[in-house]
Amino acid sequence: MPKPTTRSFRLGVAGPVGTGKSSLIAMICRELADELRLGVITNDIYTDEDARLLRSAGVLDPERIRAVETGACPHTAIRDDVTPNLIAVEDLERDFAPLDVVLVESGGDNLTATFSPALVDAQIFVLDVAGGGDVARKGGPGIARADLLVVNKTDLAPYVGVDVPQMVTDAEAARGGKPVLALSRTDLDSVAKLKEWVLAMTEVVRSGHHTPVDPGPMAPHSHVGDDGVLISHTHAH
Ligand SMILES: Nc1nc2c(ncn2[C@@H]2O[C@H](COP(=O)(O)OP(=O)(O)OP(=O)(O)O)[C@@H](O)[C@H]2O)c(=O)[nH]1
Repeated sequence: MPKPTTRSFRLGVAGPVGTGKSSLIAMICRELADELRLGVITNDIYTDEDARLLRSAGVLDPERIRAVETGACPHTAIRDDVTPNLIAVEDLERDFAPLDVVLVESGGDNLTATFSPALVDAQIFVLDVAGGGDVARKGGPGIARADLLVVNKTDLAPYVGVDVPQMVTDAEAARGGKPVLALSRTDLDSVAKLKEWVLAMTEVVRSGHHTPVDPGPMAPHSHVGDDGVLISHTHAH
């Protein structure tokens, strides 16, 4: 008989390329694997690179880490057609039932890419100081409305001339009171705060007192596909 499936808390992690999404997921797994039953879905355009990186980090049973190869812009798979991701999440939930949290990592995209609330219950948007102190002021749906905004790699701030408190203040101003966390893997207090946030959010979602919020649609844009044909995303997805 098939095992009964319990729905997990599905937590998305999005943000521009290289801001530290995989590292943050590895950190969450390392900190919480003893307390929560976890699974991970990664999204890459052409490879399963992020999944392999996380498996080799040894933070979770490798079978609990699965990759979705999107074959298109990352936001397509987390906003427009979430079916492959939903199937991957549901497969994990069935194979390892019961899971408490499934983390879904978006492929690195731009400032406007966010998850559909049909795929995740809550989402973390990750910026890093290396992208420049003014990024937080640029706004966009992820910065303004993700459930948690992380300003990552604060240990690098002195080398890139970024004033972290100012960057956090700018981010807070853009977010109307939603939380902002200055994070670095070398700052254990900040790692503890991330852990606390995930635990608290897990409780809120479990208690049924959380309504997933859509941070907002992608901005209209165009790009050239593999076959050289121009692809336009002109409507609100
Ligand atoms: N100095 C510093 N480097 C970090 C920190 N967190 C992550 N990194 C580094 O940042 C680089 C990118 O990290 P990833 O976790 O691969 O970033 P990502 O956002 O998953 O990247 P994509 O999937 O390619 O978009 C790696 O070299 C990490 O080691 C941090 O707290 N401090």
